[in-house]
Amino acid sequence: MTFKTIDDLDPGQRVLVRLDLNSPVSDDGTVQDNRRFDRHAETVRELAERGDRVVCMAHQGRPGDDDFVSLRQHADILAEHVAADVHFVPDTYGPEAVEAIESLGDGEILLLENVRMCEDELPEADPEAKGDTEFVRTLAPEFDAYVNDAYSAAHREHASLVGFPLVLPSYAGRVMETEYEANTAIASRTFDGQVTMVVGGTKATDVISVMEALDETVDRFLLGGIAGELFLRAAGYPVGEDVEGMDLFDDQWEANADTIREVLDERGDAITLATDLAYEDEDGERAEIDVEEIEEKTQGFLDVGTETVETYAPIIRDSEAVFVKGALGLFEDERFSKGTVGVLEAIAETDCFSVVGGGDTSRAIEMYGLSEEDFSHVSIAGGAYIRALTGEPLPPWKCWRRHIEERGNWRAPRTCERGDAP
Ligand SMILES: Nc1ncnc2c1ncn2[C@@H]1O[C@H](COP(=O)(O)OP(=O)(O)OP(=O)(O)O)[C@@H](O)[C@H]1O
Ligand SMILES: O=C(O)[C@H](O)COP(=O)(O)O
Repeated sequence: MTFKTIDDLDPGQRVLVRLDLNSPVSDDGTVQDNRRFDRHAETVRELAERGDRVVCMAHQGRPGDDDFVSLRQHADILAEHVAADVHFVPDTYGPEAVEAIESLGDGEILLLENVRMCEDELPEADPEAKGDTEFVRTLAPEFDAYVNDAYSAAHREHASLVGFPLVLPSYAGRVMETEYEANTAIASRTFDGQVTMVVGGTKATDVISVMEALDETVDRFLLGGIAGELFLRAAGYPVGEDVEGMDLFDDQWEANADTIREVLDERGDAITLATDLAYEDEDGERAEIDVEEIEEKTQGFLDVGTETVETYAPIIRDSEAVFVKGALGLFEDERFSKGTVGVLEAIAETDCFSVVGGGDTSRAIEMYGLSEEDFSHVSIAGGAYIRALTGEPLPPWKCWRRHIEERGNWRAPRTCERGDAP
């Protein structure tokens, strides 16, 4: 799939840019800075420096949730990353917003209010319906072009994501371009050597769907986290179930047991399971146990063990490409970071093509002082990353495909800089 990028957009235009600035919000309502600001700043800065009038829209939280707040603070954080003023207007497409848009000068940046505060943004609907909302019909005439940089929100069919591409010439921003290219590499390119996928985290249903979809493409799956324990359960070990106060395993087992058994049956030779697990002992220290020695699960297992890491590391070293989805343990607690960090370190030490995805998992890179430079790509996406891995097109891409068919003149995205480019 190819699409137009901002390289194809003539400078000096009125540009509407969709970013994903959805961020953690602390209990006192403070919006936390995070990598999304830094990544999107590249697109915003580039457009502003070319003299475009840059109007950004984004969302924060979901209506009814505590983190559903205004984007006023986001404007200040974005300004720091862009190293330029970012004006803010507490309105999305009403008269105040339109006036702010119309008074913007060349090279200036404006952030509109949280798009999810407009009724037209949600719920999901097809592009025609979303393109016909008052939100889109009011804003579109104010612009010459629409840039979608919100890769990590692009699995949603919301007005700001699928409504505008139908009515404005549309382009991918820098984040969209690099995320698309790296995350679809598993399905779109051929690697000469072994392709390995590290599968962990808490959302077993998601990762199992990835394993099923990549059945043909991945040579070796290395398992950990909740999914790993569920696979151990399917293999006959007395783990992968909830103990008192836990709510991670039983429901997911019920929903996925048949699929896990099937995957294990059909691809067992390609799946490596943990041989030891870590838990918290009576003194609050990390302790490890060989899975063969577990007679009954009496406490939570919070990481894979040392022997498992020692098994996984050489497999990673022998790989041509490694894709990560989900952490191997509760890495936020340093005692249980060994599996996740051990695997990430092994990837960082190789020259293989590597993609680390998942909003939570990729945070481990920053937490434990690893360098993003040592990976081909560290995704800022969760759900959209899964969709890309499973090969399912994201809704905005379907709109772009229509543009390609209807308008032609589309070009391939830039290539990744590290590892062999797709
Ligand atoms: N054994 C375990 N017990 C408890 N938590 C675990 C365990 N193993 C992994 N985790 C947790 O899994 C989380 C990451 O998995 P998650 O399924 O959220 O995946 P992600 O792909 O990083 O994020 P997302 O899909 O939400 O963007 C981490 O926060 C980690 O603490
Ligand atoms: O943070 C995210 O994963 C994206 O912004 C999507 O948010 P949503 O799950 O609330 O649609």
